Amino acid sequence: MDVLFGRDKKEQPEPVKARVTGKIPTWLQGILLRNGPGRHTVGETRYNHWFDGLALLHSFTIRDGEVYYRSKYLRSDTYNANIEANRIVVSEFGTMAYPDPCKNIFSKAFSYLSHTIPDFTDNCLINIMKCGEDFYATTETNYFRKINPQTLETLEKVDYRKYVAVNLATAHPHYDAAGNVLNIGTAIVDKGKTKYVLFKIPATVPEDRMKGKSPLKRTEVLCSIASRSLLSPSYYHSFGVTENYIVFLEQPFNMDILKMATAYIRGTSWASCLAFHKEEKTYIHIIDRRTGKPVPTKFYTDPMVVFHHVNAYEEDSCLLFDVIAYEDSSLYESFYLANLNQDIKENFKFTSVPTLRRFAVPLCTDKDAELGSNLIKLASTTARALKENDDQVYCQPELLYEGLELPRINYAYNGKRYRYVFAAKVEWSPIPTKILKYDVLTKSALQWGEDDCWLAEPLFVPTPGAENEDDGIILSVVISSDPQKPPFLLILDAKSFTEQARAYVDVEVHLDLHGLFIPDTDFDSGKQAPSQEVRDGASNCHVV
Ligand SMILES: CC1=C(/C=C/C(C)=C/C=C/C(C)=C/C=O)C(C)(C)CCC1
Ligand SMILES: [Fe+2]
Repeated sequence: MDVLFGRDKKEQPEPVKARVTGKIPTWLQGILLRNGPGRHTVGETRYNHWFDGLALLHSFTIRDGEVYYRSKYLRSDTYNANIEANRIVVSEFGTMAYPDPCKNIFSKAFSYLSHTIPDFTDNCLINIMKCGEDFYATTETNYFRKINPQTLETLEKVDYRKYVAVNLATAHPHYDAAGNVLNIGTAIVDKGKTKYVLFKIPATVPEDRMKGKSPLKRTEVLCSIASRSLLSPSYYHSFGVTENYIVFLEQPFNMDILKMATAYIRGTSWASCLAFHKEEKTYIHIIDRRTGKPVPTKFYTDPMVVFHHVNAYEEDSCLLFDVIAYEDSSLYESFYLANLNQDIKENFKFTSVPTLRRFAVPLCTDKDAELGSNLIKLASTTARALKENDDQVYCQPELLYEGLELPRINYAYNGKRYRYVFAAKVEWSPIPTKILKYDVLTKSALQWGEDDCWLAEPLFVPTPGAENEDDGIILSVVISSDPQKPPFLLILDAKSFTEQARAYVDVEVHLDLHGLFIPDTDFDSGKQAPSQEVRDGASNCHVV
């Protein structure tokens, strides 16, 4: 398991040429840019949790059937401070750090107090966000970092709080057809209230672009939802959108703000301030994007923990949404390095298997419907919404598939009726050994896997001018625990889920989390084409 979690990964800032087998489609030109934790020790100190690791960006640049790989640590303030001190000095999700061990009692007390309202980390290890013309590495705190998608260089540190009052925001924003970013964040005890704030960052406005003004300056709040509790707002990792609505799950997996405020003094991590309350409900908030107002009916379901929304859409006055749900918060427990570094096949057991669940909520509730009646009359799902007293509706999902995570779709179908979920298949381990294509219509699945191989989130790239939802290819990064087999970029035909090509690289590649594909056409014509720049600097030692 050392190849997956134990070893700190070496960065490879100079592009290396990959050895390609099979045939890469000629239309596939661009950069697969991904993010994830690459290093878990600094000097003698070690992080406790896999999600704490220092962000390592990596990219596969694909041009004319050739592939070039590079990777670079995000030079966050966190990274720089740790390296300078030669130990971990900034707290992460599962590790609380104490920067000044030698200070006297007075400065120690001051340090404790100043951490009551902590300055969170800018170690943006989770995802990549496109915002206007720019690309950013993201995490779930108030910080994100601009990056150069071609060289993987780290640029400005951005604080969401300068543009919108949130202390935390998801690393999974949505994009509308115009390229505007939609995201949701939590404002903690802001003017006496804790709320979830839905906001929009517009795609570049032409006049702003001429003046070099950032679209972030035009960030606008679309809607705020009051948290059910002032001091323990819900933790969430993503949300759903349809053409007219936003879906936000206020799940009983809460952050205890008072515990967070005293965590530093008590010597515990942020992670220990999160708790799942299995006796509480999950509230389903539906916000009308046209009015910015929540739908007044109170929808709820059983307690569950959702990290990833898959998709959502409207059908016959109902809103359907698909999520990967757990019965508890054990996913976060399983990523403690102490659990992962043992023989995980021997020691690891999911206490709750991630399942694909479809929920349906009625958008117009019939006032005269009988109590206990099912308000969903759709033939397409067995999900139910049962009318209860006091304007409450209890939603029961349809179980679609068991054992999957890291879902992706053809994003052109985001918010629309869709058919295919591409995901990692997780059976016994939190790290996938297969990827799959699940058809929500026929409820059948295709899968791809190979012995000793560990696969990353499968990403769908559409064929130019695609007619069908699955006209395109799947990209996934594969790492092997067999030392004889180098890591590779896997390219599958998305329709048949069969291999088209792979691109082996003779350097270390880390297990990552999320990312995106930037087609060459997305780069400004004025900017240098990525592959040309890559070719100029490429080391040829890996040419076949
Ligand atoms: C540092 C920090 C946080 C970081 C959370 C992270 C880094 C979560 C990663 C989640 C992933 C990768 C989920 C995958 O499904 C919190 C708790 C938001 C708030 C306190 C400060
Ligand atoms: Fe995620």
